[in-house]
Amino acid sequence: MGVLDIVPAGVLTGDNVRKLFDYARKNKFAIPAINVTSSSSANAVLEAARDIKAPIVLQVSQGGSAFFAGKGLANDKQQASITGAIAAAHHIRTVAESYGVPVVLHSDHCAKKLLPWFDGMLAADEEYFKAHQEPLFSSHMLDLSEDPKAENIETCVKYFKRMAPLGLWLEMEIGITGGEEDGVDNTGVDNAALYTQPEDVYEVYQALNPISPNFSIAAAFGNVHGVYKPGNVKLQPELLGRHQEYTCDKLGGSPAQPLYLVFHGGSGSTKEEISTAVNHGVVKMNVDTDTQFAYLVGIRDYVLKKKDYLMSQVGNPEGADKPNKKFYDPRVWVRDGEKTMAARVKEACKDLGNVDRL
Ligand SMILES: O=C(CO)COP(=O)(O)O
Ligand SMILES: O=C[C@H](O)COP(=O)(O)O
Ligand SMILES: [Zn+2]
Ligand SMILES: [Zn+2]
Repeated sequence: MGVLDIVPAGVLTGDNVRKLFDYARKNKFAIPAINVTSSSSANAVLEAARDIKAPIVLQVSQGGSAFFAGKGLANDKQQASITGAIAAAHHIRTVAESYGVPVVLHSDHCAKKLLPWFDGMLAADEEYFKAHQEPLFSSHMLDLSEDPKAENIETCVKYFKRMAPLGLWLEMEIGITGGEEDGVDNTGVDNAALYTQPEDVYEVYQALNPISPNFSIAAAFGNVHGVYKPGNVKLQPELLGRHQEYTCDKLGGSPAQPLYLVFHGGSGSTKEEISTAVNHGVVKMNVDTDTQFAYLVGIRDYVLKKKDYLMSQVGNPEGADKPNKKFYDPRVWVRDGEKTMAARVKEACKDLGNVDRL
C-alpha cells in the first residue's frame, strides 16, 4: 500500500491533507515543503517528486508570492503578494496532476503585519470553494509567534473557524524561528523563545482541536532560517518528543503522537537531527535556503562553463560569425538550475524517508 491508495494525485484539500500527514506520521516519514517563486522552480520540485515517487509540499512565502506576480508590481497593500499567490496556486493546480504526485499547496509564514495577504488568499479560497466545493489552496500558515501567546492563539482560532469549513489545513507557529523571514528579522531574539514549552503546545492543541483536527504546529526547537557556519544553530529535536508525550498524557494516554509537527529551517540540518524530528512526529520539513542555492548552482556552472559563448549574440570560440542563440536561450540555462534544484529536493526527500511512497 502507498500514498496513492489513500489520496489522489494532484492538489489535496480537506481530509485528504490529514490522511496524507497521518500516513506519514504512522510510517515515520515526512514530506519536504519547498519554497517556490516561479513556474520554473515549482516545476522543478514537482519533477523531483515524480522521479522519486513521493508526495510533496509546494509553498509560497509572502515575498515569493510577490515575485511570482512580478517584482514590477506595487505591493503596498499586499496586492502583488495576493495576486502572485493565486497565480502560483493556479499554475500548480494546472500541472500537478500531470506529474502524478499528491501535492499540498501551502502558503508560508504570515506575520501580523502581513495579514492582508492572508485575507486575500482566504477570499480566493472562498471564491474557489463556491465553484468547486474545495478551497484553492490546501493549507495556510499563520505566524503570530512574535505576538503575546494569547493573541497568537486567539487569532489562529478566529481564522481557523473560517478555514475549517472550507477544508483548509492550518499550520501555526508557537515559539520563534530564528534567522530571517520576510520582513521579520529574528536574528537577535531571546534564546528561550527559540525552544517552545510542552504546555504551550498543548494550549494550542486545546484551542484548535475542537474546531477541526486539520492543523499542525511549528513548535520551535532552536530552528533558524538560512544557513550559517557550523555551531551557530543548536537544534534540539528531542524536545518534540516531550510535546507529544505531554499532550498524549493530557488526553489520557493515547494516541502516543497526537500532534502533527512542522520543522522550519530545514536547510543545513544534519541527517540525524532530521531523523530524530521525524521520529517525534514531524510530518513536514521546510527547505528554502538550500534549494535556492541549488537552483543557482546549475545556472552558475552553466554560465562559468559557457562564458565564451555568452558574451555576444554572435561570435564564440568556434568562429567570429557563429550565432550563440542556443547558448543564451533561457530554456537552456534556467533548465540547468531546475536540474540542480530538483536534485536537492530529492536529497531532502531521502533525508525524510519520503522515497518510493506512492
Ligand atoms: O522554514 C523555512 C520556510 O518557512 C525554510 O527555512 P530554510 O531556508 O532555513 O530552509
Ligand atoms: O520564511 C522563510 C522562508 O525561507 C521564506 O523566505 P522569504 O520570505 O525570503 O521568501
Ligand atoms: Zn516565524
Ligand atoms: Zn519557516
